[in-house]
Amino acid sequence: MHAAHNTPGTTEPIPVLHVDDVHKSYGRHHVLRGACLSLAAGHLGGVVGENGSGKSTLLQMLAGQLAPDRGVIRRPADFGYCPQRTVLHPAFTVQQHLRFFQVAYGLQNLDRADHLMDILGFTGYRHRQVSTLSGGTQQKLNLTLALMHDPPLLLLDEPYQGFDWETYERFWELASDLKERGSSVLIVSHLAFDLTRFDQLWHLRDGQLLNGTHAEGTATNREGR
Ligand SMILES: Nc1ncnc2c1ncn2[C@@H]1O[C@H](COP(=O)(O)OP(=O)(O)OP(=O)(O)O)[C@@H](O)[C@H]1O
Repeated sequence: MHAAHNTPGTTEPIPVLHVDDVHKSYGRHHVLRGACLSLAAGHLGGVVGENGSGKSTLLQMLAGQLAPDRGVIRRPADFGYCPQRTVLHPAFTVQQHLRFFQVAYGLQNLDRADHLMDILGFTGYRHRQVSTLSGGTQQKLNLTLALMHDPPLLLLDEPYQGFDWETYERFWELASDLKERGSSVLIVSHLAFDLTRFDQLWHLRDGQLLNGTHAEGTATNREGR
């Protein structure tokens, strides 16, 4: 369980994730132009935007994989990051991946990972090599590896891509469970439906994060792909 902290003398919770005036360019391509957001403890936040709007760039910066050109990013040292592309080794089994990450995270056991596998419905694949798994099952493992150390902040890039409907529903049950445990979750997606599930929502448009609840324009493609 993770506790929400308050600013001394106020009841305002300190945001778990704080982004202020972040800019990022690739050469002359100015992708982020002063992006700002604050995600509260125990909140489920969503960033939606069309293909190529800069969602993955933003998340890579939040995860510390990419440096912003300018601006401030504050987050806890301990967080989980589920990138859009899986970072799995095709020759190793599911169980071997869990063991590697258990050591890396310094976990006593795999109880939480087992629970997550159960919720996502892939315990039967424990001894299968990653190269033999479907894309959806690889994504379930990717997600489990990001969540198994129970961090206070989760950064998830298109976490439900490749999921069937039942798994998609289970994913949202899992997200509610994480909230109840006090974790904050930030999900980026180009899919602009189910927006009412989020406590906080931003639209990434023209390099800026706009507060909002409307999904107009998110299904189109900036790059003509
Ligand atoms: N390493 C890079 N070098 C140059 N340009 C890049 C690089 N990474 C991303 N871009 C460009 O930056 C823009 C934002 O890309 P990004 O992947 O962050 O968008 P996205 O919103 O996550 O897209 P999608 O929904 O398709 O995953 C795109 O125009 C992309 O082509």
